[in-house]
Amino acid sequence: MSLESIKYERGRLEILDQLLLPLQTRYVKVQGVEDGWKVINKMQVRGAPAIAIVGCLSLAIELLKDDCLDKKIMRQEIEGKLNYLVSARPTAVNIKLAAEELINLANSLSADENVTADEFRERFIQSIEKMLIKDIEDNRAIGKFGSEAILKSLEDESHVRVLTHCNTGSLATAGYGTALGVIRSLHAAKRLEHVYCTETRPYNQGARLTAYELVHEKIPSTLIVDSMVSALMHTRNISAVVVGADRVAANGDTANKIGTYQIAIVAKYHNVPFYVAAPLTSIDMSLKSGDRIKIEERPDREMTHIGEHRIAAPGISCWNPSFDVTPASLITGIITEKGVFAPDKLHEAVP
Ligand SMILES: CSC[C@H]1O[C@H](OP(=O)(O)O)[C@H](O)[C@@H]1O
Repeated sequence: MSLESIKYERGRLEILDQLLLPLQTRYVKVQGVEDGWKVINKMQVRGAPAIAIVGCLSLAIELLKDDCLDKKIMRQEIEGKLNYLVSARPTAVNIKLAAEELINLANSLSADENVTADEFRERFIQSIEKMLIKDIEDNRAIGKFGSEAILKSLEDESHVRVLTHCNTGSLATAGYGTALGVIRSLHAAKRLEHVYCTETRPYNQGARLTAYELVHEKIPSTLIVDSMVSALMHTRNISAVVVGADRVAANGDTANKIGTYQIAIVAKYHNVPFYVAAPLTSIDMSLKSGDRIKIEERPDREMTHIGEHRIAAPGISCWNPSFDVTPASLITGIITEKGVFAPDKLHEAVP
């Protein structure tokens, strides 16, 4: 059983093929940006932070093999390859923000006459490698702030019952996770009574990935079908919901896995606090609200088949948006590595 979604050392990158989990553990070599684009687009690796990290590491792998000595050509090629990687999946913002930062770095290294081509390459690759460490640090901070916020809002409860959706753990990040990081922190503090995870049709990130992580760490948990959320809140006294994010707009509207929006509506009806856990790299302050977030639509086959087995009638048309947008009005707080913010206070979090 492996929870290491990304294996990296200088010159070597492998990703855990999440399409095969939980039954098979197989790592796929990523030898450049073409491979990086493919493993992201096919969802062999997925999760907003992991997409950004794997995409950028695939560029680092390619750059290491490049012996170009012309910094202007290097800069131009870097920009083109980063824009190509961003196109692999449109909704998560992390890779777009990482690409913008790296293009700015390439521009300044290229313009600095005191920097040689080799120094340019080395500093650029180091900058990408730091993403791995920073992501895990951010996730542990998210876990701390999120668990404190949930426990604080429920002072009369010694142990909490939490619902989560999709997969936001070590398989969606460089490690520890965002929403699942909050759940790990609650468990580590011995304050988690139980976590419920939705199966998250049609890719089944919950049944195949979150359940895999929870079982691996012996965290008390139960898998539910997506359509059970209302019945669960009606009968199981859920303390809080905590989910991840692919793109949070400046007003707090949040794009996340399809099904998140209806969970937020049910939580509102049952007065259950609804939290979004996301690093600042998931926040897009350039978008005023969520209605401008591009929602990726995935192939029909992800709905009509489970593996090779067809489960839907041949000929039926399908609509398969991979995400939906939860309005800020349904969100209690956004848990970041800088602390927990009300949706209308996000500007205080983003530098
Ligand atoms: C910390 S992962 C954030 C986010 O990414 C997942 O989407 P996908 O599995 O399609 O990449 C899901 O929306 C998670 O909440």
